[in-house]
Amino acid sequence: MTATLINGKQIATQLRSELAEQVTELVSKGVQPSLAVILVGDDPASHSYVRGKEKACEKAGILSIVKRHPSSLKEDELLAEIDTLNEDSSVHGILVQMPLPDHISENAVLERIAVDKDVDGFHPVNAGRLITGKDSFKPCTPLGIMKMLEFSGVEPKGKHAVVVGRSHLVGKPVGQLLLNQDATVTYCHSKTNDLASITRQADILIAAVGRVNMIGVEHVKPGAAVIDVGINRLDNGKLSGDVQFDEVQERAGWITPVPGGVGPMTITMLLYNTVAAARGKMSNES
Ligand SMILES: Nc1nc(=O)c2c([nH]1)NC[C@@H]1CN(c3ccc(C(=O)N[C@@H](CCC(=O)O)C(=O)O)cc3)C=[N+]21
Repeated sequence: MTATLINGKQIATQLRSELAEQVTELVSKGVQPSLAVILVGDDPASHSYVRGKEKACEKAGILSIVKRHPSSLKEDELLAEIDTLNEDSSVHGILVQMPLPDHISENAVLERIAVDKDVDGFHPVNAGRLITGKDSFKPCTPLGIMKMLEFSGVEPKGKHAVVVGRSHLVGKPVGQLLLNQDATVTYCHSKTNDLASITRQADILIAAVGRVNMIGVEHVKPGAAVIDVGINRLDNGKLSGDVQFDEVQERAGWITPVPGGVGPMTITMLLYNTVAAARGKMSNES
């Protein structure tokens, strides 16, 4: 068996053109959707991701304002900038690119962003609202994964979803979104005993570890949907996921590539959340 490829780039292109239409409509009503991105330091990967976000905004007609700062920026200066953006009614979404330099507390920064401008969905109030089933901004990578499953016709209801990785930004929230859609969810992590015996039970397997080739064919049930969230930069400059793609695609039912899978969907859901914020909402449905 060879898996069906879930082409994130293609799904992203389709969703982005729908979002561009919504932006045009908002602009005609006098609302110019806008996203402020704050980038601290000179990590090349972060600069490259932020350029990707900038370009995607531009293409969709969303105004993006990028504030770049040296890594010497002080925490209180960053917090003051967030305060200014919080108060600026022309700014609908605020994103502070992670990771931040060690002298700045990521939690303090995330908690400072206005809950209704938190298009990353990282604010603890949005995380709490997600868990308690209230309207909230949902983190972009988890939301992008759910859209990929939806586009591929993989219904979570009643399925066993296994999430490998328990980060606040991806693993935990994607498990919550799957649970909200009636999947049975198991979380695995670095301390899990006999990982393969658990992942082999997964109808939907989410690999969000950040380790190259972590998930091999021995971890996969025949016919499973395998979603690779890993973005690992190899020494040769190429990007690699957490999944051994060539081997696993022979056994899986569906599989996402890296690059061209979850990454483009993450950026698309950032645009989605920004458009929702511009409409004064936390999601774009209805
Ligand atoms: N506040 C915050 N929000 C984030 O959403 C956030 C962040 N910080 N810090 C870093 C991670 C990483 N991330 C990616 C988004 C898109 C691609 C992406 O589009 N990747 C392309 C390839 C890009 C390339 O080749 O470099 C792909 O997978 O096809 C990758 C990584 C968002 N992040």
